[in-house]
Amino acid sequence: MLLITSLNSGHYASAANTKVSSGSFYNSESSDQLKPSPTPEKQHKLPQGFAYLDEIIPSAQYEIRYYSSNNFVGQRIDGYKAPLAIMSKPAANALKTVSDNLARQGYILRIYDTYRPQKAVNHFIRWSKDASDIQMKAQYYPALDKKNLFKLGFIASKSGHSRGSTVDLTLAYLKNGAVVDMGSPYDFFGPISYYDSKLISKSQMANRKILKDAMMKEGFQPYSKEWWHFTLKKEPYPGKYFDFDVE
Ligand SMILES: C[C@@H](N)C(=O)N[C@H](C)C(=O)O
Ligand SMILES: [Zn+2]
Repeated sequence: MLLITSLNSGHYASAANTKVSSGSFYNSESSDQLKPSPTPEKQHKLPQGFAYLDEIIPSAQYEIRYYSSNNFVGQRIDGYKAPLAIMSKPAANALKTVSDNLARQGYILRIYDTYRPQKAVNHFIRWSKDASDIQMKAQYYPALDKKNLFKLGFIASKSGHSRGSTVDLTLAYLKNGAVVDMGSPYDFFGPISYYDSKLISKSQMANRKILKDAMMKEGFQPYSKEWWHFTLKKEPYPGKYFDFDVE
């Protein structure tokens, strides 16, 4: 049996019966409750060219928001059958180098979303058209009308995430696992989340720069409207929008 060990943790992947290293998983059902959770079971039905990110970056924290109800919709999103992070192998490998480089500066990665099936994007589109559902407005888009979130650039109807080489992430401190202050929370839709926002402090700006510099060094393109969103420039599937489930 192949053994790949990790300093962090190790779990048996049921389908392959192979011990693989894996990251720290967190369940976030609300913004003030973050509970450690066991490594999710994997179906191992990934298309060729894709990988489970926790097996490549076991040091990262995985808090997959669209599997939980702690997201701007307020419920689990279609296509997220497990709280897993899946990426194209080139993107996952580039992100591993980012992670190794940041570890030398005292940081680990917290991953919120990676590959996103088109059916999940379709769920966002459906949700945006239902004006009566404003369950998560106060927390995620207090000053905006949800029907405008697509045209304002905060959500895409054809998303880089569905091409498999885009990631939403932040930094956490290696010493205690706490998230770094970026000036606005993940998926907070408003100008304060623009990378260059003047609404944040110097230290929050410096933190955004640490993340952006580390990502750009390994070939990721930042997104001016969301400090957390990056796409591998040399993505392997530039015109392809996948729809397989996260499982
Ligand atoms: C919804 C947010 N996390 C995000 O990823 N936005 C970009 C624009 C996208 O949907 O691709
Ligand atoms: Zn994103």
